[in-house]
Amino acid sequence: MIVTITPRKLSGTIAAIPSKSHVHRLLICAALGDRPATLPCRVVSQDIEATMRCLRALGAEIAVDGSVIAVTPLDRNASGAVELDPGESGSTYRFMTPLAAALGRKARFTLHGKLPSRPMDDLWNEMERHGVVIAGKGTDHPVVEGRLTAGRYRLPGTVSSQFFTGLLFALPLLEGSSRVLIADRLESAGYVDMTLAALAAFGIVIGRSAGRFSVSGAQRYVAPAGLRAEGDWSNAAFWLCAGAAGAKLAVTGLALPSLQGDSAVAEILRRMSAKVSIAGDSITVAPAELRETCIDVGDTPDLVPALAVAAAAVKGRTAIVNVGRLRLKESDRVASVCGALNALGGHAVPDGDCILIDGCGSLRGGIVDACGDHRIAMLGAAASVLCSETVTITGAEAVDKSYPGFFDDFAALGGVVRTEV
Ligand SMILES: O=C(O)C1=C[C@@H](OP(=O)(O)O)[C@@H](O)[C@H](O)C1
Ligand SMILES: C=C(OP(=O)(O)O)C(=O)O
Repeated sequence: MIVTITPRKLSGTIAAIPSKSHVHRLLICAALGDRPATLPCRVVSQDIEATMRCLRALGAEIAVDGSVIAVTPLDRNASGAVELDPGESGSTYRFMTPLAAALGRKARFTLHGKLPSRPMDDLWNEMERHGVVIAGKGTDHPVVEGRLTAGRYRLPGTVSSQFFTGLLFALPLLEGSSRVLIADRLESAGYVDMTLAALAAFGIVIGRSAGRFSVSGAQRYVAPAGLRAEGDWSNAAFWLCAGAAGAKLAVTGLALPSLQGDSAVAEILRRMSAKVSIAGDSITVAPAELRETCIDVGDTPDLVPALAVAAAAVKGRTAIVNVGRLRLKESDRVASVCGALNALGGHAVPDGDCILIDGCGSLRGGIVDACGDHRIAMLGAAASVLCSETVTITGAEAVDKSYPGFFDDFAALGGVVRTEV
């Protein structure tokens, strides 16, 4: 799909969609729970579909009725091989790999997009030391076989926090106690905290001390009454950064404090001197003369495409540091963020573990290749608030991975969008 945007001043209010990361976690816990549960979820993205598809394959019954997802838990004693298709969702893939093995199910995966090349080795290696055999590594169809055993796991914390989350869902199901050690330091740590919060809501106790998690075995997932996912800060960040760059925009339904590390965007925009006001669960960002800053995104990698838009609005240099792991996402986001901004007339360059953006307060316009990446397509649209000429986004359907109604919301804010299929 090709989307062409004629630049307009945006204004208005958007209701945040449910947090993809939080919904993944609540669905997984609910599928492992002791009784049926329901989760309000008014937007079902491709990644959430992927998690539901995998949980169904493992035996959960999941029905979407309007804006509510009803989950009847899977049978932990079921046996037999399963086919799991996580689509392009790294989270789903890295959560289901240890989970299927903890359930003792042989799982044949079908991977799409860039997923076959996203890192798995550290997780696989540890699983292979704990009762599991993995075939088809490096192909679109890895196969995981054998029952995972409890014990001592040790993983780097600087590749993907999703390895830790996947193990933390799986290990409480096993007989025996486990420890998960962080070999170095944990980046994207807020995502693991969100996992611990979801597990705690289901009565699962995980010990945490510096550098390790302790998990006692054979725990029960006890479904609480009234599941609720937070509004999604990672996607709201595009509206908030477009607000800082040249539109006054508000997003409602965003909790603060939040389980999501990406809620840091509010503070980052404040540091950049944007006018940020928060009232209840609503946040409004209005443009101002933005200031040069240095932003460490080691814990919030998904914010970078949105922050790049705000950085282009700064008259001066923004240094985004600790970007190494952005290369491991749906696209190489160091390259694709720089490529998208530069295609619009901006000045962004990778510099070691940084992206340096030299903004001048406006952009020209041009053609942005989404590179198969939802957050790059959204970057292109949000950046149009700074452009004098049209912005064309190729591969714009990528937004469906996390935010299927993105261009409808963009139009609701006054954006002028033409779509060609
Ligand atoms: O656990 C999660 O829900 C996520 C963790 C992060 O990945 P990494 O831990 O690989 O940085 C983030 O980029 C991804 O979009 C969602
Ligand atoms: C990287 C992302 O997701 P995942 O790792 O689940 O594919 C994302 O949503 O930006």
